[in-house]
Amino acid sequence: MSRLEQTRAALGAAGVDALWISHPANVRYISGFSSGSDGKALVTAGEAVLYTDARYTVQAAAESALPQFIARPPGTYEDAASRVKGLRVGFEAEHLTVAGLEALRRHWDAELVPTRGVMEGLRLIKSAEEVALIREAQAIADRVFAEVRPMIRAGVRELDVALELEMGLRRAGAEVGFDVIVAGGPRGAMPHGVASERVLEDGELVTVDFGARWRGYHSDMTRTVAVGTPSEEMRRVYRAVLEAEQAAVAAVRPGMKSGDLDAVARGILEEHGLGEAFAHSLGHGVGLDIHEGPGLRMGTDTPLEPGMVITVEPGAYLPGVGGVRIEDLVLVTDMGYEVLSLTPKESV
Ligand SMILES: CSCC[C@H](N)C(=O)N[C@@H](C)C(=O)N[C@@H](C)C(=O)O
Repeated sequence: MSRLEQTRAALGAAGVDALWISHPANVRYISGFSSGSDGKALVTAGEAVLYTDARYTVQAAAESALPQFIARPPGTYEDAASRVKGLRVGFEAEHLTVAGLEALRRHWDAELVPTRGVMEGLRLIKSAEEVALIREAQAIADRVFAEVRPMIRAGVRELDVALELEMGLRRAGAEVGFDVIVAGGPRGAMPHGVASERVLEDGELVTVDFGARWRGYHSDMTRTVAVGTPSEEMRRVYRAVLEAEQAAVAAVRPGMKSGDLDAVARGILEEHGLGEAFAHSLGHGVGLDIHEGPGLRMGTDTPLEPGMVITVEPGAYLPGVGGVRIEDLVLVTDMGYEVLSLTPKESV
């Protein structure tokens, strides 16, 4: 089935006749238009239209699989009004702003119905083409990390490490997937410690979490590396997180429940007395968004399926002391899994 056919089937399941798509990744998924943040899409039983404005006339014609209507609001809403008259129209409750909803209410003679996760559900399982793009994004990130690794040493600012990673990604033709995290020493206790002006010191661990965006698709990987010889306490934490990460990766298989995978890593960290220090979920899906389904968190029961691309990223964060996170990007396969992030994990 094409993406459009799948979307129409999902509309039926969601109990709506049409869907107003406003989340940029979803606009891109359904249309192929790469400036999804300046576009919207409407899918009804008989029509599907990409709405964007005249800055994108040429680009949208080149990229979009859907016919385009070029306008700015209110022209956008007025055109769509004729297509949705009398229909039950779903909108993306998790993405549409209040102002956006008010505008739809003003312009449309239609029943507006909040929906959740309609397009995200379709995006859970990646096609072979999507996997190839994610694989390429990760291959770029692996190459860039190998180039930059030698400069992660005492006397260098976190910001300069991040800058080199960003330049490497850009030089390779990729975009920077998200703000690069470089968190050394006590800053490692912040899971999202984006690179600062702090200078790396001898004897500390440094957490580096970054990703490429390649033709819209993300990679995501974290490595924690040592500068000199860290304390025995932090080496123990590193080994515990590595054990949890490797066990969770090895447990990936179709049919495994997302929450059960989280429990594999969490159980090991608890045995090491680090359960409280693991301050986030085990991982998440990766694709057009850096964080997408399935969420691998306690209590969730989404079964893993072949074609899902997930992260496995346990961490332990000790305020005032430091932290460790180790993250791989993993494809769920028919037989089990394939690790897409090939950067070696160092012994500490
Ligand atoms: C702002 S993008 C950060 C990407 C990073 N690799 C990452 O996913 N970090 C995790 C600790 C994270 O944010 N996990 C989320 C899904 C959570 O546990 O809520």
